[in-house]
Amino acid sequence: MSKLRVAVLGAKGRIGSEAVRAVEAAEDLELVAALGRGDDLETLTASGAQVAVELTTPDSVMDNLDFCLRHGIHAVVGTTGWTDERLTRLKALLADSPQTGVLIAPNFSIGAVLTMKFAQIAAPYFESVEVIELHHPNKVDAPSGTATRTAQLIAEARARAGSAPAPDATATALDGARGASVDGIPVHAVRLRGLLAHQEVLLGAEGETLTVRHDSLHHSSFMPGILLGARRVVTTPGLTFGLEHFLDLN
Ligand SMILES: NC(=O)C1=CN([C@@H]2O[C@H](COP(=O)(O)OP(=O)(O)OC[C@H]3O[C@@H](n4cnc5c(N)ncnc54)[C@H](OP(=O)(O)O)[C@@H]3O)[C@@H](O)[C@H]2O)C=CC1
Ligand SMILES: O=C(O)C1=N[C@H](C(=O)O)C[C@H](O)C1
Repeated sequence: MSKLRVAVLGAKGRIGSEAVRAVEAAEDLELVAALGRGDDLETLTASGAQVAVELTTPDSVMDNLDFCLRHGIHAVVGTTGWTDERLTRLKALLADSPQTGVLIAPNFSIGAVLTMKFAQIAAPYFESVEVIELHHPNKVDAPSGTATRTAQLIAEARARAGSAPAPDATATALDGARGASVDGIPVHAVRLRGLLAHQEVLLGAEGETLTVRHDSLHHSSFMPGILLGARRVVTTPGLTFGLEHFLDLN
C-alpha cells in the first residue's frame, strides 16, 4: 500500500519539529516536505504532498491554507488565532475546492479534547465556571485556542440547558482583573517559564467545587492527534473543527 504523502509547515518550530519526527516515524506516512518561514510553497506541489500539517503562526496560516486549497492539498491545522471572520474566509476558499478536507484542532492531545468534553458535561450543573490556561512565555497568542474553544463549548452547553449567568458581584476592578470574557465565560491566561501547555476548568456550586485539569508535559502529547488527523482528513472533505469529530466522542 502506498504511503500518504505529508508535508509539515512550520517545521522548525516547537511543535512543527516534533511533527516532522512523528511523520518520519510513522510507517504509513511519508514526509515529503518540511517548510519553514520564507520557503517556497511550490515545494508542496512539486513534492506531491497530499496533506499539509500547518503549525506556523496566526499571521501565516491563512496564506498557507489559501495555497493548499487552491492546489487540492488537504490540511491539518494546529495553528491558533481562529476568529469568526477568519473561518468565514476559510469556508469561502473551501467552497471553491469542495473535495479538499481541512481539520482545525485547537488542541491535538486526547487529554485536552476530553477536558473540553468533561467541561461541557459539567457546566450546566454548576453556578460558576471559569477557565485558566497556563503556557510557556514564548506563546504569541492569548488566550489559547484551547481555552477559547473550551469557553465557547461551555457557553453553548449552558445556553442549551438554560443556565443563569454565573454570579459575580464585582463592581469595580482593575482592567483584566477578571480575565477576558469569551461568550460570557471568564478566561485567564498565565505565561510562566517552565510550563508548556496546561488548562484548568473551575466549576463551583453551593458547598462544592470541581476542577478539570489537563497538562501537556511534552510536545509528543500532540502527535497521535496530528497523525490521526492526517490519516482521516483525506477522506473528510470540507471543514472539521475539533479533533473530537475524528475520535467519535460526539
Ligand atoms: N493544536 C495544538 O494541539 C497545538 C497548537 N499549537 C499552535 O501551533 C502554533 C505554533 O506553535 P509553536 O510551535 O509553539 O510556535 P513556534 O514559534 O515555535 O513555531 C512556529 C514556526 O512556524 C514558522 N513559520 C512562520 N511563518 C511560516 C510560514 N509562512 N511558513 C512556514 N513556517 C512558518 C516560524 O518561523 P520563524 O520562527 O522564522 O517565524 C516557526 O519556526 C501556535 O499557533 C500554537 O498555538 C501549539 C501546540 C499544540
Ligand atoms: O502554543 C502552544 O504551546 C499551544 N497552543 C495551543 C492553544 O493555543 O490552545 C494548544 C496547546 O495549548 C499548546
